[in-house]
Amino acid sequence: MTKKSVQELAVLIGTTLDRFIHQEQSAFPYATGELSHLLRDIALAGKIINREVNRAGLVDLSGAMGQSNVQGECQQKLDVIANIRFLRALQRGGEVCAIISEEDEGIIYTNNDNGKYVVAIDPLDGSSNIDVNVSIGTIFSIYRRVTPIGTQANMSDFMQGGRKQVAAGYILYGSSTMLVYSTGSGVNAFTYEYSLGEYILSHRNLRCPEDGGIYSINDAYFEQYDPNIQAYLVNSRKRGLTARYIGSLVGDFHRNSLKGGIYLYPATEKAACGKLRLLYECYPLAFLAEQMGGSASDGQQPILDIVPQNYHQRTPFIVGSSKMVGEVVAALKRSVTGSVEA
Ligand SMILES: O=P(O)(O)OC[C@H]1O[C@](O)(COP(=O)(O)O)[C@@H](O)[C@@H]1O
Ligand SMILES: [Mg+2]
Ligand SMILES: [Mg+2]
Repeated sequence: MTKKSVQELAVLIGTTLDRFIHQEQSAFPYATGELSHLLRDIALAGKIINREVNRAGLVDLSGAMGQSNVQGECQQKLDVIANIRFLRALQRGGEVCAIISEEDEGIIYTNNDNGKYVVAIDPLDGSSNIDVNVSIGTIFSIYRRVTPIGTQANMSDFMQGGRKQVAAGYILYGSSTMLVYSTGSGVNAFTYEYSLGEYILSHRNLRCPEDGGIYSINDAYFEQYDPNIQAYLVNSRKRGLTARYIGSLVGDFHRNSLKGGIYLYPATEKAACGKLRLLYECYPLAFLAEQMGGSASDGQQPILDIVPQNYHQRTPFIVGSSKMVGEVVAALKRSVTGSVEA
C-alpha cells in the first residue's frame, strides 16, 4: 500500500459530494451552478430511493405493480416509485426543462421552459433483482438543451448523440450505496455514509484496467448469439476467465470497471438490436467507460458515435476493459466478412 500524506487522507475521508461538486464546477469560470444543483437533486432523490430499496420487504414495496411500462415490461412497485421520485426531484429542482424515462413513452415536461438541461433516466435498473435483495441501480444522462431557453423542449434536445452528454452517472444500491458520475473530466465515486446522510468521496479518478479476467453475459441465450460471440465465449472459458453475471447492468458494469472485465448484451436471433436502451442505459455507461479509459461498442462502432433515432431505441452493448472490447469487436468484424474463428 502506498503511504498517503495526512493531507491526502483528509481529502479522501472528508470530501462530501456537495463539496466535491462545488470544487469541480468552480474550476469552470462561466459555470452558473445549475449543473451542480442538478447533480445534487439526483443525489437527493437517490437517498430517498435508497431508503425505499432498503425497507422494500417491510413496507409492501416489493413485487410487481400489476401493469406494464411503455415497452411492455412488467413494472415492479419500486420501478414506479423510483420514477415518481426522480421526476419530482427534477421537476422541482428548476434546472431541467424536460425528461425522458424508461417508464414513460414520450417527453415529460417539467413546466419550466427556462431550464437549461434535459435528462434521460433509467430510474431503477435491474428491477428483476429487487425482490431478492441483489444490487440494483439508477442510471442518468444529462444534456444541455439545444432549443432556445424559454421555449418548449423537443426531441432534438434528446437526439444530440452520446458525445454531447455533459454529465452521466449511476447510483448503485448494493452492499453499500454509491453514486458514480462524470462531467467529462474523469470519473469519481462517492459512498453513502448513513450516519452522516452524506455521500463521501471514496474512489477518486476511477480507472478501468486495460485488460481483465471477467466476462459477463446471459449464457441462456448462447445458442442465439452470433457464431463469433459464441467462439469468443468458448475461448474465454478455455482461457480460464471468470464468468460473473448479476443481471443488473449497473452492478455488472460497476464490478467490471473496478476489476477489469467485459459486459456483453449482444444481438440475439429474437432481438436483433439486443435488449438495452441506448439513451438511458448505454450512452451514460459508455460515457463513463471512456472517461475511465475503457471502451464501449455495439460491435460496429463506439456506442457514443451511434446516431440516435428514438427515445427507447435499443442497441447491442459491449463495454469494459478496452483490450477485451477490442477483441470482441474484431471477432464481430469477422462475422461481417463471413468468417468464424476456429
Ligand atoms: O435478464 P436479462 O435478459 O439478462 O436482462 C438483464 C438486463 O436487463 C436489465 O435488467 C434492464 O434494465 P431494467 O431493469 O431497467 O429494465 C439490465 O439491468 C440487465 O443487465
Ligand atoms: Mg435498465
Ligand atoms: Mg429500469
